[in-house]
Amino acid sequence: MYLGIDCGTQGTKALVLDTQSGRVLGEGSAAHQLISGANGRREQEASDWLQAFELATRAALEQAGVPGSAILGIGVSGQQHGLVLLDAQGEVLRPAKLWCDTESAAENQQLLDFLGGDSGSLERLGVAIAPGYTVSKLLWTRDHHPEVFARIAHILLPHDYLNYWLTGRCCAEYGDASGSGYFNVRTRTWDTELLELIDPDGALVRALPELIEADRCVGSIRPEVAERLGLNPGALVASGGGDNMMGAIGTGNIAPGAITMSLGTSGTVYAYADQPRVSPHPQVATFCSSSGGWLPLICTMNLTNASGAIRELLGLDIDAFGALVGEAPIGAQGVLMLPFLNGERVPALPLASGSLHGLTSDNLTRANLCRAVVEGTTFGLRYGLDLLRDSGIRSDAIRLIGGGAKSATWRQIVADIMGAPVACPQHTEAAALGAAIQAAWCVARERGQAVSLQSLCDTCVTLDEQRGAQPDAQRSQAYEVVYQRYREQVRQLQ
Ligand SMILES: Nc1ncnc2c1ncn2[C@@H]1O[C@H](COP(=O)(O)OP(=O)(O)O)[C@@H](O)[C@H]1O
Ligand SMILES: O=C(CO)[C@@H](O)[C@H](O)COP(=O)(O)O
Repeated sequence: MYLGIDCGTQGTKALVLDTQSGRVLGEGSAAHQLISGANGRREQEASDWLQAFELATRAALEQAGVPGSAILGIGVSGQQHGLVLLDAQGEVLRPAKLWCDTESAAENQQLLDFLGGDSGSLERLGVAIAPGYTVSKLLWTRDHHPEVFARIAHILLPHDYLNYWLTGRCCAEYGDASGSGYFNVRTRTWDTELLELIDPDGALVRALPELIEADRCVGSIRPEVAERLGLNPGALVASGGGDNMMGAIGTGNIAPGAITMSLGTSGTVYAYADQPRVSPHPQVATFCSSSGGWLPLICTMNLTNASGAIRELLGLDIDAFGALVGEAPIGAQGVLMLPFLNGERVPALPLASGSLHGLTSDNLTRANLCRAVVEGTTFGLRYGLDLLRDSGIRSDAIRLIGGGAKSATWRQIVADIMGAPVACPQHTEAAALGAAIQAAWCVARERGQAVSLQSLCDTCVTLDEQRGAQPDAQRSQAYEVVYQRYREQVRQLQ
């Protein structure tokens, strides 16, 4: 049995996977608190993740009805780009700034100017650094919290930190590291010179974790943590990875051919590539995968956070919200929402705010507002998919995951707006599943057993025929008109 953990933005999800049968035996989850402040601050206490890790793990074990002693390996998936700073004693120095924090947008621009803009950044790193990537958070810490900056001994990403807590070892793997903004995706090495620009004394470079391959284990679980979580003290901890990298594994997207789309707090679309073919579009991030290759990806910063905001505003539960989305017609009778509540990465509008267009006294209804937020967020994903298609991603087979994929109405809207068939894996918590699968792969490697990641995915990733959606030509055509209206509004903001 293997334990997969996904430390997402809104919460931690855990699952217990039996890799012999490919069945998920139990799942658990626990919510995180978000610290929001002026200027786009979005932070979380790392201790909150540990608490959620424990609650979600215990719930998953209980549902699975298996003892923690049966867990042979643990894989950890984490929200990308967050910055966790530790002092020399391994204590967390301040709350982690998250991927959706835009407080360091000015620092990102300073770094981008140094790199020679998007094209210079693409040439040097293979990605165009965006607000939210880790690197600008370091510059921000230097300029706003020099006392914290002076004590930095370890720079970790969220999943690296959880691996450190589990094992006592600081290390990183290529997938998550490639989203830091101080990593070269072509050579798969840290860009230490960029860090020396921020800190000429070299302390940041010394604080970098060692890089390990995706199929390696970080180490064994520490006895005190095994006891706290009720797990096998002999369990090994896998390299893990960023949540999108783990979502790729959990949807079997480990060879060219498929597209994964995630409807989480963020919206992401990505496809595996066996070469780092860097797209000329700066909004396409050619990250590394956590399976040995690359993962060209687009990310929108406003997805279920935006649908959740409208839902809460109207005082609706998830089912009532879904029913209202289904009640309104395509195009929400003219109501168009640009859902950029938190600035936006794709389309690249870091300073944008959200807006509603086309309101009249006839169409201002709860159903139209619900429909407009789902359509508006999905148009952002279509905008990103167009960029990926334009970068040479040819596949049309979409595997849909994340919280929003639980909604049948949203699945159909995705199929119609993308003009592509949508398949849902049995487990929409694909990042946690991918983490458990990767754990089985790493443990097998550690023991010298010849088990391929592909064979594990073949056994453990199954599609749910009942939850697929086919595009309908007429509906797709109707959406195309609304999508062009969305693009026009975006153009006006650029
Ligand atoms: N049936 C549904 N319809 C729409 N949204 C849903 C549904 N089920 C869950 N969600 C939304 O999914 C979100 C959580 O998605 P998840 O992928 O777990 O996010 P993250 O990994 O970023 O924490 C929540 O905001 C929740 O409101
Ligand atoms: O920033 C990105 C990808 O570049 C986000 O996708 C984060 O990785 C957060 O993921 P979720 O919490 O939405 O799953």
